[in-house]
Amino acid sequence: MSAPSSPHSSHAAAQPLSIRASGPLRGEVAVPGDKSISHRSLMLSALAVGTSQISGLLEGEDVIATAAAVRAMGAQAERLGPGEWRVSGVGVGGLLQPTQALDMGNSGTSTRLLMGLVASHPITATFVGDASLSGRPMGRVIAPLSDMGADITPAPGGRLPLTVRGLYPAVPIRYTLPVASAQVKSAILLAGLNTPGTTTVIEPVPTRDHSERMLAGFGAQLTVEPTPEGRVIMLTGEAELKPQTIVVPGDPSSAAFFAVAATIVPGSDITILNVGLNPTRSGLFAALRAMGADIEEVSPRTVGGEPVADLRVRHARLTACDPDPAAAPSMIDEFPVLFVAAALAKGTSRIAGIEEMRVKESDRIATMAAGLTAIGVSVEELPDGLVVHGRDGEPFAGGGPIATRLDHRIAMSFAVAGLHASAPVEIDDAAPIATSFPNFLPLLRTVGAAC
Ligand SMILES: O=C(O)C1=C[C@@H](OP(=O)(O)O)[C@@H](O)[C@H](O)C1
Ligand SMILES: C=C(OP(=O)(O)O)C(=O)O
Repeated sequence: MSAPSSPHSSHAAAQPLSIRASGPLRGEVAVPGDKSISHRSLMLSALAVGTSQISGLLEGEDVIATAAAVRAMGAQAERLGPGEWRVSGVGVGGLLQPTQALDMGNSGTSTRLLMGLVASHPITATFVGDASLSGRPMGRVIAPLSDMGADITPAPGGRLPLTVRGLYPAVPIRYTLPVASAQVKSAILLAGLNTPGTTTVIEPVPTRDHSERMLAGFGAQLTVEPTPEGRVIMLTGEAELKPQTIVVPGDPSSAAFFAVAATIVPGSDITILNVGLNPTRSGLFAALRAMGADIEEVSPRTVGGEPVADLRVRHARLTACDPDPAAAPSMIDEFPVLFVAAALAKGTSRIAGIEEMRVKESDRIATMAAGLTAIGVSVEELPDGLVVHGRDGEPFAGGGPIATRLDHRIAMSFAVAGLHASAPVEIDDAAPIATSFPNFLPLLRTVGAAC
């Protein structure tokens, strides 16, 4: 198995984008399937004995990287139609050694969760990724997976490319998460599936719980208990997973861009259909409401074991925010677009306790600070956050090109900013949007945006 000597970029050519104000946004949009649930649907189906059906799968580049990886390790993953997939699993313990390096593209979730799967199988796999992913820290999963017995050889600094040599049987561990991360939690639990005994993860601060819900749904023996130390999650291996029929709800992290867009553009009134509202994910909507946003939940229901509703969002004047750092995991991917909302609010927002932003697809504090400054916003960077001086509804100045640094959420955040700007907002590269939300720009046009 050979790993490319230098990280590649999955986006050969940059796609510059210009966005300008276009008047009120109106109409209905259905955002694509949840990225976290889509990754887990493919991975758990790949480990089940039998054939699972998935509908509403997000077909962004990140999830497609996961599909390719589970195929490379022996599962059959077949696309039947838009969002409709059939996956035949190999059974827990049945993953095959891939014959080539697994290309994770831009996706941290694919990398860290799949490292967990490989760690407890008697196989070796090399993980490679694009320039962004190759700069992200993997030590946070290397440490617990090494404790379980996997032999992991990363590039200097605990980064990609790296090789995981799994151990079977691995050693069950009891691990308290040093950083609030659903990816680390999930990597350990997935490694625990093929590990005899009880693997325990303790999370002092709750993070998204899709892995726990879905593992239980697939028939794994899993318990979750709130304790003074935090949530204690215990998984007993070796597990046997039963194939499932999965309906993936719409992604609240994608809906967030439309919610902020409709909130900041005067006269807007849109409905975002089928939005997943798992409380471990819906922090952005709560934060926007606390700022004065008009977000109405219509037809609350349950889809695939997750709370879902349509969100009707109308324009509103906003006041500054000061979100509780304990709520950060429930809106961890939404801070870039929250900064855009804060930049149009009345008053100064101090958003702190989010040092994790510095190790996402880009350093999201620095990248947003530079971009907001370029379009006329006054900001101050903190080691762990950003102070944003709100413009009280005054449109952004426009400008750019904004450097998006291979980060989809930066590109989409500035596209949203461009909808309420007195001159066009120029973005250097919109190509990374395809990692999580391939039809973002066409959907934005359907509600009236000029892009
Ligand atoms: O588990 C997941 O699906 C994810 C967890 C979060 O990452 P961290 O675990 O690094 O916080 C989030 O930022 C990412 O987009 C998806
Ligand atoms: C951080 C993100 O994803 P990942 O870690 O999977 O690359 C994201 O989608 O914002």
